[in-house]
Amino acid sequence: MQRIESHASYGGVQEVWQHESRVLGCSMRFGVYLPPQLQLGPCPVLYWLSGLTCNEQNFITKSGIQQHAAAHGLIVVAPDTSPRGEGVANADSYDLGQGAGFYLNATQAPWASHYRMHDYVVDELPALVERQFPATGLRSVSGHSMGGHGALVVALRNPGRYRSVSAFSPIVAPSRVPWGQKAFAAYLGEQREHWREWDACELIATARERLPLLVDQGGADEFLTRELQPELLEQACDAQAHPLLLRRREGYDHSYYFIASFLAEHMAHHAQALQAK
Ligand SMILES: N[C@@H](CCC(=O)N[C@@H](CSC=O)C(=O)NCC(=O)O)C(=O)O
Repeated sequence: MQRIESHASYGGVQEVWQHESRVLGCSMRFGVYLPPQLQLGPCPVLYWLSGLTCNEQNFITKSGIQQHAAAHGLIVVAPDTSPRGEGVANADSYDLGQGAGFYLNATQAPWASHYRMHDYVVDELPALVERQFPATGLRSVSGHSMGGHGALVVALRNPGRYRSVSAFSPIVAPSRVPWGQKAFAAYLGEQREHWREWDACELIATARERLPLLVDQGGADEFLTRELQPELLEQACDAQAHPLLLRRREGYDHSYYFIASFLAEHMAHHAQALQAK
């Protein structure tokens, strides 16, 4: 494990680390913000899952996360979005392969040998973070778009593992939209019954923990009607009385300008759940 960046920020430090992932079978990078409160003792961790085309840099350089993490005393970990490297399968499009891991465990060739992002973000990365940094073992998760869907799915699939979950402009029903259908057919195969266990709207029906979902969605999002369709999440939650706070933000698009505008509210939500302050 090697630290490759370190920048003082808001009294803490923004770092980037590289390590060999046993689960993914390749070298991986993640960003970690270490807040000033670590001088007083261990802090809880928020995991951030980024969207299509992102790596560990997008969130830490574009969102302004550091000021909020420092205000609440949260460690924030932002991994890459897929396995990477010359020996890792890839595709010619931005929405499949490297940069588009969808936070699931692939079962189909040529993806299955490296694409195990669910197990990476749920198990391997937290174990590594909690060994390497003074973390309390309390975790929350958030993300954007493909990563917003990833946050919803890892929380729904792993009851008790996260104190809170939130998402910006998430894909909510991948089985029913083009981004998800393309990725799931490749990673999981054409048999749609195997898709259900990786689809947030499907998982709401069988959830064993009714962890409240906080979702913000821009009204001027260029992907709103084709890929995101938040009304499908509303319907799934209504049907099960699953708690959902979905806020539509008129005029906002899909970009990090939107995320930066409402990140303070998500961080306050997670900090309260983590009893960080
Ligand atoms: N065609 C676009 C699509 C890429 C894009 O918009 N990526 C978003 C996430 S979309 C869903 O997961 C993103 O976060 N981009 C990175 C950023 O820093 O804004 C393209 O190829 O550009």
